Amino acid sequence: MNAGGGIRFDVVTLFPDFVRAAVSYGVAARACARGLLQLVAWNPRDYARDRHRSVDDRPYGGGPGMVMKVEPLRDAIQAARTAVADRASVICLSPQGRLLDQVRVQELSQHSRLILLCGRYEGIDERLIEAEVDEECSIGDYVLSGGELPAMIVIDAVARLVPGVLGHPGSAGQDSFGAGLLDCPHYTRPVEIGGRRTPEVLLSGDHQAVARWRHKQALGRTWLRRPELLERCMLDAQARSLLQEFIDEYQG
Ligand SMILES: CC(C)(C)c1cccc(C(=O)NCC2(NC(=O)c3cccc4nocc34)CCCCC2)c1
Repeated sequence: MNAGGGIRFDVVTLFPDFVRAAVSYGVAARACARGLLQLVAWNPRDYARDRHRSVDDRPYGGGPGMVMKVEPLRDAIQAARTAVADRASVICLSPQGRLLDQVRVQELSQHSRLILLCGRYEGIDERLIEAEVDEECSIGDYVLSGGELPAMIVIDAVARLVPGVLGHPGSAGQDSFGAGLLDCPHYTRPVEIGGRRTPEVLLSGDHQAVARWRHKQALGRTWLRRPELLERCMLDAQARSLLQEFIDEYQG
């Protein structure tokens, strides 16, 4: 975070309008309006020197597709670095990168600014990555058309952790017990629909019972659907006994 407590993202991308959508709606848009979040896009095509303003070229060694050239990307990154004096980490979104998780998102949210580099075509000339990139980050193992959607995911996840961005920090996955657990089921009006009724505990007005039920559901659903997440959170004695209660009921 910078002095103002906010965060600035400089995104190097061939599609600035695409990534700007990440901060044009909802919580992120409000954070921008309040100066807690800033996104500046830098298009390598604006730094392509040749007559055709080319940002890509054919791969050495042959093969299909094109490769992003060093110079336009290097000059776009340099322009981003110069725009705001302080040193910024350059993160390249890439399938070769370290898998993004909430722990990494929390680490990234400590920066006051981040430069995000998005690949297109078959990829970026390796010498640009060696010369300019501090780390590579992947959002997961599937084939994508570019690094822009991954960059937008990083922006959304990190922006939510900037103080003041979320109305009440407890919302959406950051619940008191939530660190690392899946969400409990949610219900709202009408109390019954399609023959399915809201669990009575949620109508009881007993806040302690509601909190206990939600924690138990979060533990149980994580155990059922994503047991590997459970290993990462250190369950205290109370959580372990709640989970055991869920398992006993589940196994009937
Ligand atoms: C993982 C897998 C399936 C084995 C794989 C293996 C080899 C290539 C790709 C792939 O998708 N290449 C295309 C490319 N993808 C990405 O940028 C990208 C993909 C996935 C998660 C990401 N997180 O950030 C960026 C990510 C966009 C165009 C420029 C070259 C990279 C995928």
